[in-house]
Amino acid sequence: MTVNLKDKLMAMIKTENKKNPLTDEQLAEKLNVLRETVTGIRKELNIPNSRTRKKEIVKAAISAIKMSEPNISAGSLVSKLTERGICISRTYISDLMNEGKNNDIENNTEKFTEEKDVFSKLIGCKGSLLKNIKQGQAAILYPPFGLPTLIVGESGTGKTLFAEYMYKYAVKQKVLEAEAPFVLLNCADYSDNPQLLVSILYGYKKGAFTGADKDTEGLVERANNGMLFLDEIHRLPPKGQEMLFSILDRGKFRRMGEVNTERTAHIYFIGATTENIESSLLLTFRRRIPMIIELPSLEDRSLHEKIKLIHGFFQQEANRTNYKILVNAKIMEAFAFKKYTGNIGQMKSEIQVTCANAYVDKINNKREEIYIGFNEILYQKFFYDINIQKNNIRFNDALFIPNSDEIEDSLLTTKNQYSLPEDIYETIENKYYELKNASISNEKTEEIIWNFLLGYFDKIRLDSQNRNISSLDELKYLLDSSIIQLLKEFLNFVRKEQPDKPINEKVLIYLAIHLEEAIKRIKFKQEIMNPNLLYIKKNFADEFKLASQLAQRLAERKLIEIPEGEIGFIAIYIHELMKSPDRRNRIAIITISHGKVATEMVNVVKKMLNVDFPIAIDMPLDVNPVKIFEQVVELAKSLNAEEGILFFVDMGSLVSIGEIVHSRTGMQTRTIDRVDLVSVLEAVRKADASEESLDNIYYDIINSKHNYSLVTVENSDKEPALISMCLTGHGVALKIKNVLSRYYAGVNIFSMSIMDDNVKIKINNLKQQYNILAIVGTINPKIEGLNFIPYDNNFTKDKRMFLDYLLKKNGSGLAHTLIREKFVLIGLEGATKKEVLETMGKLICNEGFVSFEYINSVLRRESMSSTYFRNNVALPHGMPSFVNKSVIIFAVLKKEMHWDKNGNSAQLICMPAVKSEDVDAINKLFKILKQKEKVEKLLSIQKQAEFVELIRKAYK
Ligand SMILES: Nc1ncnc2c1ncn2[C@@H]1O[C@H](COP(=O)(O)OP(=O)(O)OP(=O)(O)O)[C@@H](O)[C@H]1O
Repeated sequence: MTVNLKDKLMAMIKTENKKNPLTDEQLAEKLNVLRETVTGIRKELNIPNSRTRKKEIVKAAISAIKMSEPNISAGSLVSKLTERGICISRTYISDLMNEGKNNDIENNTEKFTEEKDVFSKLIGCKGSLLKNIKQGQAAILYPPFGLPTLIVGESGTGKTLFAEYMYKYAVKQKVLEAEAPFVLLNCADYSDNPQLLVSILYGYKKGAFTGADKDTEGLVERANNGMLFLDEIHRLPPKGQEMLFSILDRGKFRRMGEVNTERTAHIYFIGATTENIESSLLLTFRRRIPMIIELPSLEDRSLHEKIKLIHGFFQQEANRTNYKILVNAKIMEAFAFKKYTGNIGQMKSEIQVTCANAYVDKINNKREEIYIGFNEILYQKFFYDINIQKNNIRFNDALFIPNSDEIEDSLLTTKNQYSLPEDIYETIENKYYELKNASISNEKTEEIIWNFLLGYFDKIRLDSQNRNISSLDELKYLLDSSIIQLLKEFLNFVRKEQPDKPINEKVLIYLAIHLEEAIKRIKFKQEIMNPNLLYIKKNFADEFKLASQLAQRLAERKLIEIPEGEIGFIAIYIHELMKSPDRRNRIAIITISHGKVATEMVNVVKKMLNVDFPIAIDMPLDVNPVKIFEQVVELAKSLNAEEGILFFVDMGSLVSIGEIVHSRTGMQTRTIDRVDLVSVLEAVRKADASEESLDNIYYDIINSKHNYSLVTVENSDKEPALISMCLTGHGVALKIKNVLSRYYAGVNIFSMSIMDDNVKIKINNLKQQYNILAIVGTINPKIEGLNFIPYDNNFTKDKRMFLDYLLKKNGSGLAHTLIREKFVLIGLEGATKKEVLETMGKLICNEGFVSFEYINSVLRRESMSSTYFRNNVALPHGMPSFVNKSVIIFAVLKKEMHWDKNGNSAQLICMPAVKSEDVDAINKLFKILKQKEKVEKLLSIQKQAEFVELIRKAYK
């Protein structure tokens, strides 16, 4: 073959009519050579055949026509093409459209969209994987069996997934049949037995080696007319690599041990390796693999892609669990900046583990959605190597809804009600300019922003109660450690300076987050606007001084200058830090009355008690109460009264205000009618002292107002009891007894008849033995010194609260309900800690004190860290939310038991299953367990009654 011939051929093709290219036959004729010679030269020069060359121009023409007529039929298309001088048959068009192999057809056809769809599911398809995808497509489309391909990339970069997508693409392109096999073999699985690997891959003849007892087909045969994917191909021994040559070159191979038979296999071949191919594969083998696809490591992918991957994986989990998943913004950020040596694979599995942990928490806490907050990741070691880079991206909490497609970028900036209030600067700026635009005076603007700021801190307070993060250390993987260190030092400094001040340390967590944001802002030279600076400097002078000291240290460490406005913000955090964690505005008090009585009364109260929180609403006599109701509902919504609102009203329809507000806002409310100054004073004083709950205040007030004939409850160590009463002592009294025992399991309840001549004597007798808290009944026997609670058809929640209150006041009575002989297990034997805990848990569960989940929550708690107390005592416990009624179960083990990894052994196991509101009651128990001699005594007791007696004494 002369060079001349090649040149001639190229020149002919260059000048041919592009709409009707020359076939090999025509070229051969013109050149006076054999057709095969033309085909050979063409292939050598990498020139496609005439059909393919023509296709380019046909495709371009179809594409142009389809732009204006997307739904054009094949027939009309032929006519239009003929008009353009392209003469082709209808069959050619259909072939073209159906032809998978050469289908890199026009960009605008539906087919193209479909093609793209296969790879478009891969995150990064338009970014870091774009080139790889093009390579992958080219490798598949290359006739007749694609180009052997090697995918190279670190572990977890998505090599297997990419190979699977190439397979899907091949099927979509009809290069492979729909049912074509996809055979995967990970060569690393047989790395210690290369001979086995080769025989699995190529099959073997009976007797080929010891143990080869029958002719066996290999994976290569199974992959015939499909795809063979060899992962970790560098583990394939040289012999195995050589055998692959023959398949790749000629489609021929032999099973191990075969000599005469040569078999045929048509396969699309893809290999993958994490290794450097130069050193790990035979040169001869490398040469036969023309397509090398190098997948980028996760580190080399853009932040945007990383975030999309994170979103995608959380979305997958939401779909899988069918629950909403809410992820805290800082966690999103941490996931994005964490270093993943195992690339995408590691990222995916860490997201799965995080979701699995949070799922357990969701079940335990009966949450509606899976919440991924700081606590979730604290269990995991993987956040230890987070490297939070300084960046300008704002992450927000993200919510993933099962089976929703919305995992697009929008989530990056999605806000929802759970967002941490950390965009304070922007909000203040926005508010400021809005107010300025509305020509609001400076003074009013400052006031509005000040109120906003107060609300912001209320949210922080509320948030710090709900979230379980309790110390700065828990943030160390998420925030700059030098800020955390600085705040710790600052805390010590404040403690030393003001030893008597209570400190709400949780505020530091928010201050830390805030400072991180502030530093970012200062570094990016964004303004920090604080319209209340003057006010803060004047009214929070001490805090401002402390803030300046903190800011100075921060400035030194970060080499930045902290503006005064920022010091102003820090000052409010410090103010919040030093505020007693119990705040008076947890209970709001609102007085509503006709005329101006409410305002007058509240003014007196404010002056007398030097407080500013009771709110007065005066109701003009001619105003429709509905209007007032609306106003009050709005007002209630704007308050941050976590424990509820106590309403004082004067009369009439206002009495139902509490119920209306409750039903519209879900807030707890109580309403006291016939408002009087003394009651309001009393309530405000109690709320201000922050000691009492809403109900305690309410019942104390109604007690003094004699709504019920409430008398003081004796604090005796007698067992508490209730009396149910009706006319006959049967019918209704028994019903009352049933109802009461449902609510107050463990309290003694006696039914009595008012007609019984001896009723008073009987009650007096009972009083000798029991602490009678109240008589609940249809008729008041009017017995001096005894509370009476009227019982009507439904025993309302109000009345139950009243009883709860009585029971609670009866402190020592609690000892009787909490500590019971039947829950003292002396001489318990258990092979393992788990067995002991389950025995104890099941006992109280069977009696209805706790739900079954409680036992699991005990085990889960135990697995987190040891509950060993001291003096051979362990205090295992579970979630209060699974407790129906508070109780403490004790076990004195026959032999002390190894309890934890720290080498502690326990013999007295005390499992308090108490509702949150009864937690105080177990403090007394701790006092006993702290005393070594008391514990020794308890361990030596043989009788349950004695054991109970000793503990109950502590409650006296
Ligand atoms: N671009 C991507 N989009 C979505 N998920 C991906 C992407 N790349 C990888 N993954 C997911 O990451 C995980 C790891 O991918 P894969 O197993 O394919 O990696 P690999 O490189 O084959 O890993 P190894 O070398 O460890 O075998 C898989 O669960 C895969 O679904």
